Amino acid sequence: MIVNNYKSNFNGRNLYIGIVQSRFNQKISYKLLISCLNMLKKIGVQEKNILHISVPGALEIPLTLQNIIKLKKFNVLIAIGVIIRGETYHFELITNNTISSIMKISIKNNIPIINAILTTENIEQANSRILTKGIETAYAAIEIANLISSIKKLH
Ligand SMILES: Nc1c(NC[C@H](O)[C@H](O)[C@H](O)CO)[nH]c(=O)[nH]c1=O
Ligand SMILES: CC(=O)[C@@H](O)COP(=O)(O)O
Repeated sequence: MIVNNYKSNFNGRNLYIGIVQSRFNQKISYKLLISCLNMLKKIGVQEKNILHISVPGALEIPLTLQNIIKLKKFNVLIAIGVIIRGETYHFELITNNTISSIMKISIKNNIPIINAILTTENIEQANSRILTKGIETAYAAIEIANLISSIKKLH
């Protein structure tokens, strides 16, 4: 028997969402943003409740997120980017540092941050993941924002 089972809530109507998007590999990253925004709208998020900021590259995402958190206005943040492997170790440096910094900021500030940063071997792999990633990101954002709000109310 399962008691006090929390059911996932995918209603985005009253949520405030901050999005930080890296402009690197801009065409793909922009399509990813649009895919995510379309789904957020479909699941009830109001446009006026979304803040979108773009930054030059993935490495600029963590600090920007941290500063948005200080506004104390958002239920959930989303990081959007596209990192595509080149010839050197640079790919690993950008990917590992960006993702691990985002996770640390999320835990430290007790706010969910959804990772929609594609890390792929080539442009084809990135292109084929845009639609799914955008949709998954929107659903994950709403579900976790509602879940964390509900848990906080139990404190
Ligand atoms: N190569 C990619 C980058 N590189 C740029 C860095 O993220 C950063 O903007 C620069 O080093 C200045 O600090 N960024 C991506 O988002 N994707 C890449 O594939
Ligand atoms: C993220 C990368 O790997 C990249 O854009 C850098 O390319 P390279 O390693 O060929 O300098």
